[in-house]
Amino acid sequence: MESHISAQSTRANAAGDAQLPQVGEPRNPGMELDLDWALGLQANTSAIERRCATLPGRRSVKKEYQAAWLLKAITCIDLTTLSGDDTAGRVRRLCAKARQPVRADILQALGTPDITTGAVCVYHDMIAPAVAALKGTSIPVAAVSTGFPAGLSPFHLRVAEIEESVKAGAHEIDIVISRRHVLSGNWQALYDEMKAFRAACGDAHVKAILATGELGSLRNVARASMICMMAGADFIKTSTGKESVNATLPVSLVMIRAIRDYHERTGYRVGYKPAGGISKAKDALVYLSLIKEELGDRWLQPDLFRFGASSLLGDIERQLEHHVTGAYSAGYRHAMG
Ligand SMILES: O=C[C@H](O)COP(=O)(O)O
Repeated sequence: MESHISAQSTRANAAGDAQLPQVGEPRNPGMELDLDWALGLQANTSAIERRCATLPGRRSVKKEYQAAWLLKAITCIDLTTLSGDDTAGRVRRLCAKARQPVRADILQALGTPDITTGAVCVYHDMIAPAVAALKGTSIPVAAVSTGFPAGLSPFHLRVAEIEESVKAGAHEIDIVISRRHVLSGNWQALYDEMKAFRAACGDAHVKAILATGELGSLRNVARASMICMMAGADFIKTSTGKESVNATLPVSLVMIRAIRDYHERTGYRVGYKPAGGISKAKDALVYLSLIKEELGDRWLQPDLFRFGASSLLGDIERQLEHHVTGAYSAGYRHAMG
């Protein structure tokens, strides 16, 4: 079994100075491909949809409880910019936001002056400015990789891209899987690919983006989740944000339950990252309550849960400002980059 590498030691090694809180969670080492287990997974779509339909309608937490949950959500955001027109300047502004996600006086009033986002997530060419802008903090830099978002470039180039991004200082690598392996039932190829990506990451943690909106069925989502975990994924992530359907609650329930099964059978906790289209504070609260109910409080820490989001922070900031001052500010005052 692989030695227990904490999130802190991994990121500190890669960054030189990133120091995350010690959590002591052993890293998922993966296991042999167990096709009987993966192919035995089913997804009862109507039961899943019924369960999910009850979630947003419930009475939400209010007042200081809501503020506390929203602060928790901030610590779990991979604050993201993934645009063709990204510049070092935009990334520096985003990193400033990651370091101080909410106005200082609001954070003071809430008693959390030092809160930061969970990470900053960028394309490869933006790693260097992000690492420089986050120097001296414990905020990791995540890089999307392997021909993101389609993942259709030559395999050796996808592996090389990971290695380049780790060399450039990325602490976390968000890879995209080959959807065609899932759609054609080539599970061995999916496992081998994921295993190679994990090996290329070295000490950097790897998030496996399934692009669930392109996998055809919830059963495929369950199987792909399990196979990526068997191949050593540290996190499984729903989407690139570029598919026509990105994070949804039904897909989340399926992936979360695969994570639960994997933990029950292997003892390893794999993280979860819903991504794409999550832009409202109230939606973030629904996701957090789903995680709490299905996986428990341990998974509500940033080493096991992240939101992949480019605009969620702005809405959370507005809600927190309202909580403290009683007034809503205009959305344009919460630009991200
Ligand atoms: O991984 C993160 C996603 O690309 C962000 O998607 P979003 O811009 O819809 O929040």
